[in-house]
Amino acid sequence: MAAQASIAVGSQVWVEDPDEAWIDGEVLKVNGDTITVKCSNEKTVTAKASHVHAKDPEESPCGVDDMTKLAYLHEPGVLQNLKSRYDMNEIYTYTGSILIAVNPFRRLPHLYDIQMMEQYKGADFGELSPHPFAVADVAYRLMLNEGISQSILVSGESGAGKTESTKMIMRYLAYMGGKAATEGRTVEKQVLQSNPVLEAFGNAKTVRNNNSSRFGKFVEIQFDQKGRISGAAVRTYLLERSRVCQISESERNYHCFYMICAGSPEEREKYKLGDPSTFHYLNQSNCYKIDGLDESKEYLETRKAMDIIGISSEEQEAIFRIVAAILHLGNVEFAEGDDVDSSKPKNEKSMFHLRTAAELFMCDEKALEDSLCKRIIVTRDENIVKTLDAEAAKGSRDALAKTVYSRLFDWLVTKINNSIGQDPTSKCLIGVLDIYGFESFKTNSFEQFCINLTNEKLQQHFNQHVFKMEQEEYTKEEIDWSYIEFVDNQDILDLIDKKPGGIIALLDEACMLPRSTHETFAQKLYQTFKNHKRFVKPKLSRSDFTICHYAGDVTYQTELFLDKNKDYVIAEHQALLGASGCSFVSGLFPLLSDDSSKSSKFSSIGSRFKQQLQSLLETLSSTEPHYIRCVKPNSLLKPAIFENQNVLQQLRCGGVMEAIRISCAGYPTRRTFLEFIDRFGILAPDVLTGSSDEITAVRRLLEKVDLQGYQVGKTKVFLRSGQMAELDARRNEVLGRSANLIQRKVRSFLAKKSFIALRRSAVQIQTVCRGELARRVYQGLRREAASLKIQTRYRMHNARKAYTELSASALTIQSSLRGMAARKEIHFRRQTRAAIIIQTRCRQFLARLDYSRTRKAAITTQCFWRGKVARKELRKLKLVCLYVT
Ligand SMILES: Nc1ncnc2c1ncn2[C@@H]1O[C@H](COP(=O)(O)OP(=O)(O)OP(=O)(O)O)[C@@H](O)[C@H]1O
Repeated sequence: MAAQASIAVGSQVWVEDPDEAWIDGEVLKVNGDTITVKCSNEKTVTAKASHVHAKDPEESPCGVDDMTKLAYLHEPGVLQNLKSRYDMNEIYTYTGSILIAVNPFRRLPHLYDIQMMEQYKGADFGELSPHPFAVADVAYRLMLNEGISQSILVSGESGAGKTESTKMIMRYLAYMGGKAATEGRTVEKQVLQSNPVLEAFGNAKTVRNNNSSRFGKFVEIQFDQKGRISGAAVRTYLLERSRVCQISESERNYHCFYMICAGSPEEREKYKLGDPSTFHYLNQSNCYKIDGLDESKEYLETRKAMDIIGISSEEQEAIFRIVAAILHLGNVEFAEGDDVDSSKPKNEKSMFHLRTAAELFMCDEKALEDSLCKRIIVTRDENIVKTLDAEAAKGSRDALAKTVYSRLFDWLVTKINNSIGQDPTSKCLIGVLDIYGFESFKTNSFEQFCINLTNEKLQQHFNQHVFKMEQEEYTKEEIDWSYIEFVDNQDILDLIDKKPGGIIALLDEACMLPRSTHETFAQKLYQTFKNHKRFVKPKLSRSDFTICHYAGDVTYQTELFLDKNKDYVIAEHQALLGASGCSFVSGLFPLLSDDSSKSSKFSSIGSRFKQQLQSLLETLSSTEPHYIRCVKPNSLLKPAIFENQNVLQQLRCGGVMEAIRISCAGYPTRRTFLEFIDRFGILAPDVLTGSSDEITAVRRLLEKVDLQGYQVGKTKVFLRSGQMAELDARRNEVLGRSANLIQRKVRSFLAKKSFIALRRSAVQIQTVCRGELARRVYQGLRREAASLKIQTRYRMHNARKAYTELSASALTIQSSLRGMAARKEIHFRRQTRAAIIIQTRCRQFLARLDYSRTRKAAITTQCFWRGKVARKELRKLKLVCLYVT
């Protein structure tokens, strides 16, 4: 598969990774058989060359819609392609004619509407995007045009989307083959409505899927010559009976039990039902509700679907009465009886449920109790009654519940088939198989053993088909294919179902021997298959065994193998319900003739299942198969999460990798001549010139590049695994060299061109810049001037305003000053006048004072002078007197 020849330092590769399965990276070193890779997660890994695959340098980020178009067809390529497409909500991809469907876990209604069906109607396969409608359409056309019956095999693990795909295919076929519906109940409607009925009774919530089908289903749709649906038949396989009595945490019992508990109050009253949590068969897990599921609505839908199918209201009444009776039966508990090793209903509550169960089954209450607590051993002389202890009575109760439920389920299937009806004149049919995928859990029991046997059988059928298709392609192209190795899993099938001597045959033998236990059975297996290369005895176990299946090793625990393989109805149960007053119930347990009842005392589920499978494969072999492989992208059941390891495991189990391996063993890469020349003509362009036709050109080209082991067909070149990568490596070299040259030339041309352009631009820019600058300066100045003008105006305005204000203030001041001055003047004048008056008065006073002083002085002076004069006169007179004297 690998393309190691082309892996060189620097090339892009895929390398194994413990978390991501495969991770891409660049080769750092090649050292003989080991390659060192720098991964995209920054880790450096050294791996063996066989664990490294070349990565397509031209890989499209959107992926390709058909894996066979991948240039490098290997595991990482396939995985990456699916992932890229899933990321873009492209959930369907082809691998040749196989459709791979990755569960989107989100509703994509636009993908499945009527317009979509119209588009796919008659479209060539591969012309439109991959789709289940395309597969259904090609099957329908082949059936119509070639007259060959077709089958569509849908497989995948639980929750991968098988049932959804099957329903889409059935819808498409009903659309194509539907009659103009004048009446309410057409065949195609009945075919479609069988789904909700079977889902109500055969589906349950598991940890892996909220609506898990607990049975396999093959629906045969018959068509008349005009391609109209004329009949249909449903075959079911291996209903999981144990679920009726036993459920694990987070899981639920079959949907119908919860539906009836959500029925109308009258119905609940009639069947004495309450909350699901009050019933032992439902309350072993805490899970009662499923998000987004309305039980009462589902119940009405189921009833409606039953009407369409043609189940009468009396039959419907009886069906749900039985469902309710099983719930009551489960609530009957047992205590030790009065005798040794005997039992009886534990208390009044158990008696109530026993009574109600008997009423609903319409059988005798005491007879029901006896059938649970006693056994009748028939001897030649007499019938001996043997009591059962409480534990055995509980087992008997559960056995009865399981038997009734599985008979009811079988009745529904038969009724559906009878109502829809078979068309004996139909020449062609399309079968749709919705079957459980390969299972490998921690604990694997008889169910996993049968499921894995189915998958081995289908895998062989698939391998043969893929191999046949390969052969057909090679034959058509007239190339030699004889050396393609084909790995057959016949040895595993022989180990399991060979008669005599296979595991199932040994199991049947063990079931018939009275003293057998699972341990003696396991010992027998160890002894018989000690040299079988597909059988392994695990080292530390005394009763487990491992089978090396095509999809991986599975270790089975044999503890319950014997019990689960025994398929018989306890005679007491048969007698009890066969005598029911309700014809529906007694009809589920028809009386068997003495002979057949003896021979049917033990019938092996394993052998019956093997026969069913055989008949299924015979049917499939007479049809042209089409495959849909459903893939569950993550275990969280959430959209947009793609877990590489998980998906890869499913691709391996689903045989996709095997199909690719078969393809790789031959010539996995095919290219039409034109495509080949288009891609690789560059390696020898000279040989192409002058070649008259494509085939000669291709031959000359291949000779020139000196490739060994290829084949040239009529229209295509067939390359061995890795040769495409080898040619690509050479092509990359040539392209690299050419690219260098072109780059050089282009760069210098571009540099010159860009220089001139730059110069021209610079000048232009300068001119523009200058003009622009000038404009800007001018504009700046204008703006400045304008701003100055505005400023001036503003200032003037302000000045004027200030002036006005100032002058107003000045005037005010002036007037107030003047007033004040006037007032002051008046005051002054008044004061002056007062002063003058004062002065005048003062002067008058002073004058008076002066006058008086002066008068005084004058008087004084006068007095003095008058005295002096007088004295002088006196002296003169005295002198005169003396003279005289
Ligand atoms: N094409 C789809 N589009 C949207 N949802 C899908 C599609 N296919 C599957 N699913 C979702 O996945 C769930 C599981 O799908 P489905 O019941 O078909 O699985 P399955 O393979 O039949 O499982 P099981 O084997 O347990 O019955 C569906 O209930 C639905 O929610």
